Amino acid sequence: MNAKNLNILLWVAVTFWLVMMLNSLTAPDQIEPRNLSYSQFLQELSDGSVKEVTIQDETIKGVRTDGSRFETYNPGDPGLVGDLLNNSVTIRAEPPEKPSVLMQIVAAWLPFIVLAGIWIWFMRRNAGGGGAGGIFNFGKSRARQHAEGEVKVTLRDVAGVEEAKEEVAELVDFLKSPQKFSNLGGRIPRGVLMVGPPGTGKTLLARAIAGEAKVPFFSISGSDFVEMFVGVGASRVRDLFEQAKKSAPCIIFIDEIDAVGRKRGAGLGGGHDEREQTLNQLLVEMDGFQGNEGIIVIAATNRADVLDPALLRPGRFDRQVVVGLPDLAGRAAILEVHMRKVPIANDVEARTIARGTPGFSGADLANLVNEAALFAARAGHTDVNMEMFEKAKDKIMMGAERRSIVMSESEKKLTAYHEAGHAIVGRLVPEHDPVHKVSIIPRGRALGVTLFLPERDRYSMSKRQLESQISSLFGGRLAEEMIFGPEHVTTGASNDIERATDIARNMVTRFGLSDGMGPLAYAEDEGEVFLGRSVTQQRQVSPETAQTIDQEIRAIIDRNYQRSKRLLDENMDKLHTMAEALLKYETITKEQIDDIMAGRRMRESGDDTGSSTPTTGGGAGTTEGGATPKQPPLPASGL
Ligand SMILES: Nc1ncnc2c1ncn2[C@@H]1O[C@H](COP(=O)(O)OP(=O)(O)OP(=O)(O)O)[C@@H](O)[C@H]1O
Ligand SMILES: [Zn+2]
Repeated sequence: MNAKNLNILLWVAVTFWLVMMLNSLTAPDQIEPRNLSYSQFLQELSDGSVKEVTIQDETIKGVRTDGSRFETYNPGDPGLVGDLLNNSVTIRAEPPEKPSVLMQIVAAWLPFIVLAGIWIWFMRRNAGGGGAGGIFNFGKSRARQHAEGEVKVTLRDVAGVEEAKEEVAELVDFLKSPQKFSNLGGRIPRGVLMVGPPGTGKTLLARAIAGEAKVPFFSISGSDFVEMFVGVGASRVRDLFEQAKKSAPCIIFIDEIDAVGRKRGAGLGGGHDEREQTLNQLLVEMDGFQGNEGIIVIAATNRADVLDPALLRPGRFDRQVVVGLPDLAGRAAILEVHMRKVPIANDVEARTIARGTPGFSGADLANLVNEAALFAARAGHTDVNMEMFEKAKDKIMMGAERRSIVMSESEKKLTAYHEAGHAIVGRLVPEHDPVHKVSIIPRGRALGVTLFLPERDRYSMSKRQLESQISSLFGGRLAEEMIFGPEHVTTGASNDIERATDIARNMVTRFGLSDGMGPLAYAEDEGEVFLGRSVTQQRQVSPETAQTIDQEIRAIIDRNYQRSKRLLDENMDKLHTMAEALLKYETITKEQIDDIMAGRRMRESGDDTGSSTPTTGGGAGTTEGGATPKQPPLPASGL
């Protein structure tokens, strides 16, 4: 029997076993909920409605006189047995269930373990001892090792992060022949910290280095270290390095290093001993090997600022590679990488899509291609065209359509005016991102969406832009109020108002963008609040200052509210036209909005429902002027 057959056999067995396990899990007697509190139980007991109970460990199960079953928690009440006897309840006591559960599990696992044993034995023989020994090594490092040659990813698969790629090219040279590298006088790298937002390809890049250098890749996540029992984290670190040393040259990759590597003493009164031990062990190991052994430790984090400084000292993670969000060209390159894997129609241009997706990470773009392919498959197409990409983009940016939600006519009308209000104000205030699409098809938790997209990638915002955002956020609620009267305003705008307030608050307290408060920061970026840390960092302000801050925020809100109101007043005709168009087509595009704003007859939508091909309106360039932060600065939705 060869390894392939054995593999198939193994999978059949595993599937069979899984089905059995699932069966036993869903068997009715297994999922009896703790449906009764202990006090309710006592009540029923004194009412005389309990017939029989089985006490086992921490659970009391029983049958009522009417035959129904219940279960409750056994708090170890010493008076219980007396009460039961007094009410002439049949009592059964059973030994704790634990051993038998264990036996059940062992029995369920047995065929699996036997097969896995055979399989591993086979693999070991084939691989000449290397082997994937994970299963029996409970307690050993859980690093998933990708054996040499197995990492298929190369630097070609990583796109859009050219600077990071250049920086790691040297690591590849080193791993290919550590000895030669050091003889030539190269500075031997040891620890590299990859810093960047989620999904930008840090893991991918680390794997690509291993793939290029054809060396083994050990990966583990910081959160794997911290779980479980005292001492396990530290011993995992030890095992991991031991394993790695045997396979050098190689790469150890630690994802989410912040889970173990936070500043020591940041925990609650030493409650994080386990984590600190793990961190200490990591530091010890990193100091313990000579650079020329050919091990490179790569760690990834979203936040380098929370890491313990000891980790960043020379000889440890003393190199940082920033893996940032891709720019326009980067996004196009990443899209091209992923488009290689699916049949793409001729009308698709990576660059156009890239222009419409600012703020997207590599992972988002990979997801976009995937979603587009799924749309194409569902529609029975043989290749993925631009329309599919457009739909996928809408889904990712605005949430999946929820056509199951049925809005009443009046709700629809309200939503239409609300979204039109956002769109019109957004169009008329200075330096606001262009309106890309307005829709009253419910998506995610919103009944309607107005999507604004920046024309270029944006790295900072001016005071004027922020104020314009606040104005357009108020547009929705104001439109509702002006058309339907103050007493018909809905709660739907609460999110808009929160966001407007947040922007105003940040302008005053963080960005130093208010007239009265001046360029001072009055609040610290809280980031991820870590018990004990955020408290010490909170900046205190005096009550008078707090009051001035509030006044300042109020002033910003007020003037933008007024501006929003004035703009809607002056453009009442357009508000009506746009709301009517929305009621008719459900989704209108940038080009159609252009028509309305110019007072022209609006061009027809691509199809009569106006929704299944929402962006092909009037044959204009589909994503013209598009640009789409994943979390659009203003999907001014709500309602
Ligand atoms: N620069 C890129 N080039 C090509 N594909 C990318 C890129 N960045 C991300 N991807 C795609 O997204 C997937 C997830 O990225 P990856 O896990 O490497 O991100 P990460 O930065 O490690 O994220 P996290 O911080 O969430 O762990 C990759 O497998 C790949 O398909
Ligand atoms: Zn809104």
